[in-house]
Amino acid sequence: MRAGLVQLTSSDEPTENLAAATATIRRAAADGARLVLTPEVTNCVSASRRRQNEVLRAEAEDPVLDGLRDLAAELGIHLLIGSLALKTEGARFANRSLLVAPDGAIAARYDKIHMFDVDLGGGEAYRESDGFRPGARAVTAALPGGPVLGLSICYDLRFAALYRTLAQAGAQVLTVPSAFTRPTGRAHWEPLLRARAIETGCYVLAPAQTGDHPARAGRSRSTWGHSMAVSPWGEVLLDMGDAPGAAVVDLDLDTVAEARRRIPSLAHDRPFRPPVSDD
Ligand SMILES: O=C(O)CNC(=O)[C@H](CS)NC(=O)CCC(=O)C(=O)O
Repeated sequence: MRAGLVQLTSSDEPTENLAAATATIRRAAADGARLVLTPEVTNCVSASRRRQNEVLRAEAEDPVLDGLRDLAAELGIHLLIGSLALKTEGARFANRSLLVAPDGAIAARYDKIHMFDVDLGGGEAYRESDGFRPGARAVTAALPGGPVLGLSICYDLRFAALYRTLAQAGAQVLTVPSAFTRPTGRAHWEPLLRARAIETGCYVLAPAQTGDHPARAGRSRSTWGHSMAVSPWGEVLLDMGDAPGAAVVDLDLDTVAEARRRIPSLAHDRPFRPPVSDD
């Protein structure tokens, strides 16, 4: 199966983000992709709560979701919308990954579990949990006649146990749509993606936001890009650099079986007691 990765520089205006995503998804589908993946917060990159409150919608009335569902149906593809920022019944938004089937139906949903609440130094700080309500459920989704996906988003990448759980529940392709910061992307992005692939014997598909994101309100943000596909043996199959665009990669599920046959570590967990300190 051919997968297509979409790399975007989303702004804080959902209408223009839908247009850019649509054009880029069309290019991936024209290159033969049957599964296309977009980055985290495809609909809106914003550092302004006021702006988010103005332009974001609930899942049932989000025009970006409606537009992308129609597009998946028109193209007859599976579309993993890396995430949409969506209003919920509560005060905080959901950071939600949605798998759209080739008939336009929503086949799976995953709400980001781990919130990016960090101080990077140099004045760069994030408090994702101020605006977003974390999810609490891991999600796999089987594509009919294709691989089983294990869903995650961005900062989840740092929590290896989630991916082990997904792989042991049957996932063969791990999805990591992201909007990584530049300093942490430079330092950690590729080794973390390769480690998750090696530990689980899964393909890793990581479509990312890239570049300097235009903002009508609040400060603008910059992201690392380098959307990546990694093989189950840990090889980088694709690195999209820092320009927006589409790229495709061919997935072969025999490669998953072969990696796990050579290194069956996914099946070698052993129980152990908590550490004791001997001092
Ligand atoms: O806030 C939004 O609009 C969408 N969410 C994000 O961009 C999130 C939270 S700020 N970014 C990350 O998780 C980056 C993780 C990262 O860079 C790392 O783990 O090093």
